[in-house]
Amino acid sequence: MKTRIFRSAEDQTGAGTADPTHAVRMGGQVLPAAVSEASETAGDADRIEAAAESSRQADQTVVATPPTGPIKIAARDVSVFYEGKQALFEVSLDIPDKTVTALIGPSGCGKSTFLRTMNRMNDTISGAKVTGRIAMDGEDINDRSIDPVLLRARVGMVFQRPNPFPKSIYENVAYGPKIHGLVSAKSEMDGVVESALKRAGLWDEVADRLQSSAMGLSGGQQQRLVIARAIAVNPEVILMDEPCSALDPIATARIEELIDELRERFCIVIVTHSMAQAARVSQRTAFFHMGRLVETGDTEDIFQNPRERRTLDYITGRFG
Ligand SMILES: Nc1ncnc2c1ncn2[C@@H]1O[C@H](COP(=O)(O)OP(=O)(O)OP(=O)(O)O)[C@@H](O)[C@H]1O
Repeated sequence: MKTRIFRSAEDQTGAGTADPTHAVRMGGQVLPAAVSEASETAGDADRIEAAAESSRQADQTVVATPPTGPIKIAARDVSVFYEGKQALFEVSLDIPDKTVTALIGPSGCGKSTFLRTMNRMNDTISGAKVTGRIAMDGEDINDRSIDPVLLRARVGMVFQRPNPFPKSIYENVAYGPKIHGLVSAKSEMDGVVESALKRAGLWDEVADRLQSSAMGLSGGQQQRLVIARAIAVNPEVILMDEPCSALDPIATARIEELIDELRERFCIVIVTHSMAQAARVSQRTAFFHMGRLVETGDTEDIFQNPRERRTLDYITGRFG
């Protein structure tokens, strides 16, 4: 797949420039007004017309703004097939470290499929085949020498529904360090559990009931526990597949705050259906459509000035 990169304002001839008067500010990011009200305005019509030309080049990924800073994961021409049917088409994407990258796009466009390529979770699906190259810190994660179990400790995953083990809060967090042999002494394990729960923002709520069942926690607490469980093995990357979709707005806000704190230490990739959430929590956004990566760039740029018509249509609620 060819990749187009817009590097300067003069290069940005794709979808035209979003009218800033049509923007609203959400959580520090600016969204086009049409994200909240999908009405068509004169400014939108101009942009759509100008964008139509660029969207004809359907097999190209537009890199609206290249990432700055070190790249943690570099995907090149990654395709995924389920029972021979292609679900992902030659996706190439650079994911920077210490950054939240949001994967957005309509249902079935391949977001979760792409997310799973980064810790080889597709290996666990019978009939799934991945081609192309995914490098983490320059190392091919699909190389025969890589143990997928160890890889999944380095690249943790948080799913849509909180999935704590039916064990105590303590055991949930201690499980990973124990099976990976990271900690042997009990006192050391106590410290690891406390630290992971603190970093996940759950310590104050559970410190006095560490031996109680994790199943007794609320949904939002369970999701933070699952995040603590992932953190406890010192991952480098955390993949999150719609981590708030089963949570109420208050629990969602808590997880979003947590994601913002965690990005200081980890590379985070999040799949979300919420445009407002992508705008609030991410610094980079990648828009997928029908198994292809259409456009990627700085989140603010993607939401304010999408170069591709399909991106504009999606973020303004015209489809998906
Ligand atoms: N385990 C599987 N077996 C067969 N086909 C699959 C499997 N998982 C995903 N697919 C197919 O791959 C395509 C991409 O699915 P995927 O779940 O990655 O999309 P998505 O963008 O994450 O969707 P959603 O937003 O609805 O979760 C879809 O056509 C889907 O039916």
